[in-house]
Amino acid sequence: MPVMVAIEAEHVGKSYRTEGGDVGLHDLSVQAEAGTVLALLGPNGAGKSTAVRGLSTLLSFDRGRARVAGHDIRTQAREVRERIALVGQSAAVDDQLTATQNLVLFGRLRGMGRADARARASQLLDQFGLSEADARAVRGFSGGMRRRLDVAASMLVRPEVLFVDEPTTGLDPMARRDLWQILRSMVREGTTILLTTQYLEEADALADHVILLGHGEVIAEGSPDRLKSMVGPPVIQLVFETGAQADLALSAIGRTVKGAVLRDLRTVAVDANHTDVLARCLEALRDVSASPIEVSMGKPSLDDAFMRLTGHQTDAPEEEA
Ligand SMILES: Nc1ncnc2c1ncn2[C@@H]1O[C@H](COP(=O)(O)OP(=O)(O)OP(=O)(O)O)[C@@H](O)[C@H]1O
Repeated sequence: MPVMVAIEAEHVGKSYRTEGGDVGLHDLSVQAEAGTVLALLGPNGAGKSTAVRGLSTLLSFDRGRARVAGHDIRTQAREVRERIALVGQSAAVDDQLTATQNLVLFGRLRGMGRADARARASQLLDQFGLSEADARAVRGFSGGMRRRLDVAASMLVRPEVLFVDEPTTGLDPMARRDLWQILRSMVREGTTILLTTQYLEEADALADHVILLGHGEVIAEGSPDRLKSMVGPPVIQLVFETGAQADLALSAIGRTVKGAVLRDLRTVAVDANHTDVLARCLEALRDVSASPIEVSMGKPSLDDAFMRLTGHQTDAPEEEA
């Protein structure tokens, strides 16, 4: 069976003139197969929302071409809109209405009959863990519940492509994980998702393909693992009880493995660029009286990749444990 491409864009862009030069989205090309998750990852102002707004036909790109759900975003915007949904950064649901009333309203706006809309609303509230709050006004909802309802509202008529702009900004870790589960289940049902995020962990957890954006340009792209591998191999860390032992260990390991360094006074770090590096380190330590009190292997994080490739700190907050 041929692979269906759900989103394809060639060199799209939109520029805003400012005194400091052009800003916006300069040049983006993407291709997302149906039923996959594409993440646009980048700090504030990288151009993520501009990309989403353009691909979802909310704004016109200045240049380039794109097809979404099989239709041209410029010449077939109506067909595109019928097949997509967009969850923006601010909630689209009405605070004064109950969860059910909101969903029924969204269904009616999408052309559903009242009975169908009510049935689908109840199914979605159940699926999104909101059944018990169905008759409550949204103004009393927590941020996580509101976000789930917002995503549910985009699903009244199941979209082929869902655009989600920063789905979990401001949510606590538990609410974030709940939303990830929901997005994953939507992908399992065949929806293609394009999400934007500033959270490296989020791209890692959800995306098949990640595009790293900075200042409107693509800085790097690939699978989360590929981006992480661009940073270099994993690092083995050996922690010793004393600095003297670490010095001893460093010279012993240095005789057999290249590139061993002291990471801090008591820690020797070695690149795990071959499968036998750890074994060789431990072998070298047998000959000297230095045994590590702790051995760990650290995989480079997407955070490391981002820093290395963009020279930027991300704006993502520290993850609570
Ligand atoms: N309507 C506009 N007029 C002028 N400049 C704009 C407009 N929309 C976006 N920009 C600028 O274009 C750049 C990219 O903005 P965009 O909102 O796409 O970034 P972003 O990556 O989504 O950031 P954030 O995470 O803050 O939403 C920013 O410098 C922004 O100030």
